[in-house]
Amino acid sequence: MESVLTNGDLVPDMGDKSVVGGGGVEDVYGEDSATKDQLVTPWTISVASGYTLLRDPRHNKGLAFTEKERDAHYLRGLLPPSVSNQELQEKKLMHNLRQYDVPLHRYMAMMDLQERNERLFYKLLIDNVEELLPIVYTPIVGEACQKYGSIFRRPQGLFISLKEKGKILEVLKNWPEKSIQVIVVTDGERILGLGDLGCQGMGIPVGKLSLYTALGGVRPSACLPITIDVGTNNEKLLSDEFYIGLKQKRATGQEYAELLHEFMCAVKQNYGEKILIQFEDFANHNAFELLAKYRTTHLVFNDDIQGTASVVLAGLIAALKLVGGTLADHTFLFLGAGEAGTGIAELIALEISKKTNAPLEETRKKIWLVDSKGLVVSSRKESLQHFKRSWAHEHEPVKELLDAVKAIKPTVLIGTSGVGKTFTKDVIKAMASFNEKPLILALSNPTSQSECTAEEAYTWSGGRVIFASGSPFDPVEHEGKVFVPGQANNAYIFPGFGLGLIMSGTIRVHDDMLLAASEALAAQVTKENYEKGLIYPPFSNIRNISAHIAAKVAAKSYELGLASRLPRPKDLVKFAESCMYSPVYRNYL
Ligand SMILES: O=C([O-])CC(=O)C(=O)O
Ligand SMILES: [Mg+2]
Repeated sequence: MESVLTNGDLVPDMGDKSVVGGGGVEDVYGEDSATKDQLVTPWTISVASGYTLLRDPRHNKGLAFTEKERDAHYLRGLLPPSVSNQELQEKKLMHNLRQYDVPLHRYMAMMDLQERNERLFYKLLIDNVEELLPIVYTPIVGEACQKYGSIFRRPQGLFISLKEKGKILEVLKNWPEKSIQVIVVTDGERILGLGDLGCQGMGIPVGKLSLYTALGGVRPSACLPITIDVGTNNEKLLSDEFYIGLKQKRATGQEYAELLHEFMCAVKQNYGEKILIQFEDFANHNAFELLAKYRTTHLVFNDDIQGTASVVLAGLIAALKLVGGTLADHTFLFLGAGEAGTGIAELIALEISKKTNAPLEETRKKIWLVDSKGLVVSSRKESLQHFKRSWAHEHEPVKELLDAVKAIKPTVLIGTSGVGKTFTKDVIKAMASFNEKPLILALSNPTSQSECTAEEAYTWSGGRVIFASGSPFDPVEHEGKVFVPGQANNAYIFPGFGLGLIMSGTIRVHDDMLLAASEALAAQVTKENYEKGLIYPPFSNIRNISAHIAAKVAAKSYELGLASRLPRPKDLVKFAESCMYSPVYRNYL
């Protein structure tokens, strides 16, 4: 039997080899299901010549093509005589990368590598995750988005603008890969804490999806980054001659809703019920609405609301080992009442409610939010956006964060406002004055928007703070002691969470899956991590962590009857591992 490739060429049907590990992640070429030593040769049929093979990032191996492969695939003379291997290539590239002093140049070098040799890109990223994460992801990806127009070389992902209205299904069909499993989509209106970057927000879906593969093991060919361009309100971009997006003010209201609706319908029509759509860096008003509107009809996940909530809840559960008590014993104060703030607050309230059987309305009362107008209190209720209303508790109005800290006396202070340098010395000193071990999370990204630095947190609290931040900080020495700050970033959650949904064929996201992911992540914090004051495990072990998160998420999905891949695999951790993409080169003979 033969199956037809979309370009019309024929390849042998890979039969049950096209199903990885007995089930998880499909690959029509059978390539990812083959082990390192198995032979796979789709391109001898689908790729015209050796020259094209060298320019196909999915299959190119550069100098690592063996003598035999060079003969078999018309590569003689197209490469210099030396034959390398992946390890040596990796060593050379890491050496080269480290020569660049400017982090953005490292980012550009990594993007070039991804365009040239995809497996080598992922090999580097997986083997050097702690060093390279800040380059391909927060914080440098933020700078890359700001300068996207000028560093732009080859387009990545799909751009869907107002010009494509009425044609979105056709646009999706232009993408070369057909069996997509996860889409990360942004409209660029709130890129990290950097504001409206319009079409240049594309760096975010691209970066997030490279983590889906590197950290969560989802095949690169199953990942599709999308930017929806409805214009931008960023005057600087509108007057920039190099701006790559639509030069018009953002469409809003019905025009916006119609384009998004066409997109959501086209995606489901083209890829089916089980396609995962991750919303990323939408502005508050659209983020909440889109999630509420589509969560009952699509497999959608908002990383900024739900992913951030899950990672923070994991850190809080872990932190209880250091600060004592249960979550219900703590008092939480947020600076920032947007997607992250209210998302985290809601998940904490839900977890406490599940653990204590108290109603949500009660458990919410230990959680307070401060927005740009001060403490969210009941007297402000009428003028509050709807997503803030459940947090408007009885209290007299308080304008400043410092006064709110003094009035509420929180044990946990969480920054999610996207505004940097707001946890001042006075704020942190106040936290340290009534808490033996204040728990402070400065979550805004990138580093420039962080509420305080790690050094400030440790110094101003006299070394007593338990601290984590959204963007990474180096270890800090304070009075002879070295403190290692944790990184409370949703990158811990979404890759494993997504893998869990995909491998179980889940059709809807349920909040209980977020709780399961939090508990799975918290369970990965080791004794040694705690001894260093860490409430998150290091990223170096992330693929293993992702497999555990995926297993717990899938288990919850089966329990809730939302998983369509039957029968349920017995050992879900092993199953998750068997589904994960490996970047090791294949033999091409
Ligand atoms: O991208 C990150 O580092 C975390 C995130 O989702 C955001 O800040 O919007
Ligand atoms: Mg985000």
